Amino acid sequence: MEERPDDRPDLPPHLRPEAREDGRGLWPVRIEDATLSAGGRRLLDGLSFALPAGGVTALMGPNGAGKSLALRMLAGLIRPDSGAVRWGAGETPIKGAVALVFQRPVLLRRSTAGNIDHALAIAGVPRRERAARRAGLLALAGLERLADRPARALSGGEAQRLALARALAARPRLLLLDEPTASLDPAAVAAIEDLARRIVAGGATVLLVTHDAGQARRLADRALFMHAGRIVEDAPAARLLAAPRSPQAQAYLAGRLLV
Ligand SMILES: Nc1ncnc2c1ncn2[C@@H]1O[C@H](COP(=O)(O)OP(=O)(O)OP(=O)(O)O)[C@@H](O)[C@H]1O
Repeated sequence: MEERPDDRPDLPPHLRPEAREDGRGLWPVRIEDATLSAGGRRLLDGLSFALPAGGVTALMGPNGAGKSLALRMLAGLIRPDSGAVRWGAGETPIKGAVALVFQRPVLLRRSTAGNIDHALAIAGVPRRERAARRAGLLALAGLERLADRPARALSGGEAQRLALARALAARPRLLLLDEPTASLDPAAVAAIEDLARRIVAGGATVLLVTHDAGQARRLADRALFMHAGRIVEDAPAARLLAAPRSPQAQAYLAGRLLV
């Protein structure tokens, strides 16, 4: 049985998103009419959407639609060829305010706790605060008993919980999740979803890339459907999933191949 993260409904205050007052807010985070090409191919083609603070937005669409590229832009890792990415009034993300979790977590060759310590150090958490923060993150992710285990010996679900705990080290306000449960069994998926709910209840905003319509239905308030480098539908998640209006989302959700 997968160990479930502890089920207190809320995050302890020292793990909640940190409001960094640097004179410019973060919201809305948005991509405006972005294009991106590589190798003579147009990968993003007029991509625009905005994220206000709060809740879970699901970003769905077929393989190659450009979902991961959109997340990398929102994390500030890549820039569009034309168009813009903005974080509030800023043209770069505020340090620590945005975190990205990949489908396959890249863990350091250290213990579970060592991975969290490393993330806390990178996030600039003062040494005297690290032990309490580490303990809080291990408890949140249900990894206390695995604190000393080499991270590379964790199961897929445990590793992904560690990746989430690590992403929370800087107390981000926007968490970008790229297919975080794609290769996990149902118990591990449930544990990650519980964790995501608690993170959102603690005040963070989540953008979740998923191919799993059930997961989008369970977690998201809003859904964006992406195809060929742009958004073709943006609607309340329950509506988009039950009665998609764009032909692309209709085909995808009906299980037809979209090329
Ligand atoms: N660095 C790159 N150079 C060239 N092409 C790239 C690069 N990165 C991504 N692509 C291409 O851009 C397109 C969009 O990729 P992206 O990973 O964003 O898709 P996705 O919607 O996340 O798909 P999936 O559901 O398969 O993860 C794909 O066709 C991909 O091959």
